[in-house]
Amino acid sequence: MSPTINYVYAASLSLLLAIRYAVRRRKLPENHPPIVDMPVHEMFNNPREAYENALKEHGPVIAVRRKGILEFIVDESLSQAVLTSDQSFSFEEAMAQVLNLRPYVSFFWSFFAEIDQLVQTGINPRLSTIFEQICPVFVRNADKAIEHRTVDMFEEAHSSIAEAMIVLIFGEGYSNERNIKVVIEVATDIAGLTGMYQNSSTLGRHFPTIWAIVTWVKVSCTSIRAFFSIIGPQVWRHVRSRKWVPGDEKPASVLEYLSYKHAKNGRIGFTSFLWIMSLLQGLIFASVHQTASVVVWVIFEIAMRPEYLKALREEVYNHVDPITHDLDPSNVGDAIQKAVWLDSFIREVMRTKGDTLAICRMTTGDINLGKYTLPKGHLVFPLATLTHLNPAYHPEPTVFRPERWHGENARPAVMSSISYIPFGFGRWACPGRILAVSEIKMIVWSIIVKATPRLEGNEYKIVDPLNVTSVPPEGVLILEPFSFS
Ligand code: HEM
Repeated sequence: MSPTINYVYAASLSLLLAIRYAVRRRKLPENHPPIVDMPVHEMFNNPREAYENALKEHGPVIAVRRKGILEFIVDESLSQAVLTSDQSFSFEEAMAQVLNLRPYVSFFWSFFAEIDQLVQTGINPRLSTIFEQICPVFVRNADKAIEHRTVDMFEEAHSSIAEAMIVLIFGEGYSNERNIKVVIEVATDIAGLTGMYQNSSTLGRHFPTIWAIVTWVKVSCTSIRAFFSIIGPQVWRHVRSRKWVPGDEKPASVLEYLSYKHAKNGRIGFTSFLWIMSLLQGLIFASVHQTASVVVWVIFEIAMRPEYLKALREEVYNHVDPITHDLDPSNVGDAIQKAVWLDSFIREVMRTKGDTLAICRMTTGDINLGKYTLPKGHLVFPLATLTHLNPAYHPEPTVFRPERWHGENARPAVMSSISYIPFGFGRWACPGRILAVSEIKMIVWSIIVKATPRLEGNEYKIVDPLNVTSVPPEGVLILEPFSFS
């Protein structure tokens, strides 16, 4: 590394340490919520019971120290206030902390809002074209997976989604093995920065600040560097190859959308190029890892519940080529919209998979909540199981029943509410959820039209009970050939 880069790292990391130290040392307000001393093994191995019992005893808001940091947990009666009062509880500040991105985000505060807008205006209006573009990626990859019979579903979903995102973000010309590898590494490494694999590391559990520094330096020197040095020159040539005058023609990819948006006098300069590359990296992080993990959940649950296969296959029957038996990309958007069974199956998987501390906000000042005052600069998490497994919202909440989302109570998988928060809630609810659920549908269909998923021993293992969505379950998945004829 050059001395300048070393200097930037040292300065950023010192700032990060100073901020963490200052946050930890600040005195708590007098009427702070009760601080619960939770045994570490309960918090990591049995988080649902541990947090629910603590809230039952001391609720509705408690403070718990996790990995050395004091966090606040609220029950379902206060979730809405936390997730929707943006003045008091900041999404951006929380993300900056969770991603250990504070030094960077302090300089580029519009980062999260710009990615949000990018998805809302650069992706969502083009979804039906995008589905037809990326559907063949899923069909091709499913065919390869079915040939192997025994599949690492996470690896399979991760590389399919990475390839689909390359087509969507950069364009089909970028889809090659080298770029896919870089995108997979970026998605995995940035996901790692959120601490999702921290629970399995001794350093991460006991020395979180050192862990964050080591992880950031490692990721910056590997996948982030590869992203800039391998994909960077291709993007640079692309954005410099022509003028970007809004209104000239429609953007064919997210990169082109951003080029039109950031061009000055029709040209992209070096600073705009760096900004575009950073936004695209953020988009890759947001779009690949989580979706791949949920795909594993959905396929595993289908394998565990073969009684649903008939209805799931019937929905796609008319969209399968009668000769090749491939899922047909033309009009796949229409099929996606009408697939009530698969949609409710996905919704039920996302409701029941057992997340605990999935979404959070950060206090922007000393904030009054209920009868307590929460100190400035702390993370506040609604306990998701009290929402998703709450009998007041979902009768017989632990029973897996996709049919509960049919008929009068019909709710699409993407519809957030205060009783369903896998995609978050409020102003910052996931803007990519329609794309995510549609990708999951295309991947599931590409598999089940040609194979029946089965889990060896009819079982899977949850790897990290505290990070159920982000760290996918493990199991040996077998794809047994199936034919409609
Ligand atoms: C099944 C897959 C996915 C899940 C479970 C998921 C879940 C979430 C959650 C929980 C949040 C935070 C919301 C909050 O705190 O209220 C979020 C934010 C976000 N998600 Fe997703 N997401 C998924 C896929 C995607 C995809 C495919 C994209 C991009 C196309 C995407 C883009 C984003 C962005 C940009 C944010 C930041 C919030 C914002 O800018 O508004 N997500 N997601």
